Amino acid sequence: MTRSYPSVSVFGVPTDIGASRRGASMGPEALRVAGLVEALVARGVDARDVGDVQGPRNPMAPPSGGYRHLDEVVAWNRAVFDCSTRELQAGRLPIMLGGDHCLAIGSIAAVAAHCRAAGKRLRVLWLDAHADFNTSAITPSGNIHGMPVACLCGLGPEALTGLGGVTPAITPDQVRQIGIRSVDPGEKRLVKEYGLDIYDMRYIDEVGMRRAMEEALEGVDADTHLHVSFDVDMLDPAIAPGTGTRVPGGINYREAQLIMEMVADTGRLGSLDLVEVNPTLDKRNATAKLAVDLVESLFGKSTLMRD
Ligand SMILES: NC(=[NH2+])NCCC[C@H](N)C(=O)O
Ligand SMILES: [Mn+2]
Ligand SMILES: [Mn+2]
Repeated sequence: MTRSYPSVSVFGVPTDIGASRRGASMGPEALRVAGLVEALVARGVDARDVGDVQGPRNPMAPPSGGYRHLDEVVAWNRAVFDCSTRELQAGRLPIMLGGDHCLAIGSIAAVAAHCRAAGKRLRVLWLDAHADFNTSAITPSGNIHGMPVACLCGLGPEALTGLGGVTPAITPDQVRQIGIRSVDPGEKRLVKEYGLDIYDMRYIDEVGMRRAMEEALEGVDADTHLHVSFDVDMLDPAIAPGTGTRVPGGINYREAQLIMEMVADTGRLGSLDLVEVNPTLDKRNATAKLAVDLVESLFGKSTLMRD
């Protein structure tokens, strides 16, 4: 079987506004330098780089009212929402190059609105070391990149939860989280209360990635839009050092490839976030290069022997 993919629009979001550590703002350029667009084109994908969206500079301020840089996070997410919406409406598959993970509020709100209008089911695969389900009341850091899933599920400031016009943008049953190994104490209570479907490292160790992914993809059908939100800190820091909130004991190279291959096999990938690449912490752009390698697999590279 030869797969065909929709046209792809890659856009950059050069900010680290949702984090306390600087540098993810350089992620889009690192991913471009690693050859992301060229790799897609070489695979026969009609991919174009539509450039960067714009937003306010990072004021590097301390948290206030439980949030760091809330106004700036809202401004950047509005820009992401608009760009994602425009590309989805043009029938293209948006790939957002972060930037930190707070930007997934805008991209996923856009995808959710698009799915509602098109009568499509939405499934979000959240690939991450973290659950990103904090709120201002329980966050240990005030960093909004630790809050996007909660915001999307309706927990958070109105300017973020209502970004796409409908609150909540998504419900927890639409989300599957993979690679999780760092959840804060208050956050742990909240993910249980909201019933998030989490495939944590312990579970992956016990049942293996194949079964975990089969379960995470269960129910994905012809009417499903699959959104992958890929925080590179899901990967083990030994192979992906270039990220700001590293957690040991992560996903290895083969497991990561299998995730991408199994997503590719569904044929339902509709949008992608590639976030938290921080070149200031990387070794010779290794993390961006690995991310590009994995995106190639998302677009069918490693399934050659089965075509
Ligand atoms: N997208 C990320 N890298 N998130 C890291 C979040 C870390 C921590 N749980 C916090 O809320 O501060
Ligand atoms: Mn993370
Ligand atoms: Mn994250």
